[in-house]
Amino acid sequence: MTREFLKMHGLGNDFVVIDARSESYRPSGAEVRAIADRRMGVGCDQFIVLEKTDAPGADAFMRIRNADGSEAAACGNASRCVGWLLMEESGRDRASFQTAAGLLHASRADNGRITVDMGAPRLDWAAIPLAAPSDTLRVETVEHGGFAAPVAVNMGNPHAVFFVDDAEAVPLDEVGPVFENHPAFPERANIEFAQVLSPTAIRMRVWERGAGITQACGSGSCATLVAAVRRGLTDRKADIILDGGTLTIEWTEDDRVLMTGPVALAFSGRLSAELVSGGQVDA
Ligand SMILES: N[C@@H](CCC[C@H](N)C(=O)O)C(=O)O
Repeated sequence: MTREFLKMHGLGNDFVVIDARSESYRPSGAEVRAIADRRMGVGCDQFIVLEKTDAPGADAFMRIRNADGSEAAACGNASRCVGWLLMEESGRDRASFQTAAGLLHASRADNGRITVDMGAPRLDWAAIPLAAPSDTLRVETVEHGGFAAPVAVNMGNPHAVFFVDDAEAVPLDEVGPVFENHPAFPERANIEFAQVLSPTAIRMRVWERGAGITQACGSGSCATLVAAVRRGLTDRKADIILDGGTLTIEWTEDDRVLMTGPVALAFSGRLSAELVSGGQVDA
């Protein structure tokens, strides 16, 4: 069996998107890894499946799988892509969809950009989750390679944000996997290195749980802005400057995190039967 897909991205954080709203489709971890593998498959950071849902007010359920096959509850960049797809389909300027982290609302913004209300950040140590009680403003038990005491934020998924003097100098491929798998994070974590440029601009580089270095991370940008505001480093609205471009993030006074940025539909195609069946047992 073959399958149609869309290749989309948000600031270079790229996705294979499958519309499975009319059927039941739960690919194995091996299948996801094969499709995400840039050497043998289409290649992507995350694999997104649109499923049907009975959730009130939702047009679809968005299931998120990382390139390593693991499931994630939040993906900001894919949320803008899915929001855009649903709006194009309905002809409306708003769309709502369910995720494992809750119901998300997307709307059209200026210059073709899309805004997604990513909900309220969770800041309690147990909600991150952390392995032991800790002040999430400075997780003192997390330290490696000269980097220490990140701010922990859950945006539907776990993030640890380190503030640094020079984001470009961070050896992301060395320290990223160490922090992702640090024992303080029982569900692993997405790792951000943020350099505050001004009260309204932050340069950020990311190591994503289950995907490694990506060009951009929407939920990571939200977590970074929340962390910066909690540390008193920026205003409540700022641009997050990523390798792939810029997102505008606002943490509203009523505790919503609004993410605004572009969406790109790169191409459509068909996954080969070999890739879809995987031919392997889920690991
Ligand atoms: N690229 C994403 C985040 C995808 C999920 C993440 N790697 C996790 O495991 O939580 C984004 O744009 O937010």
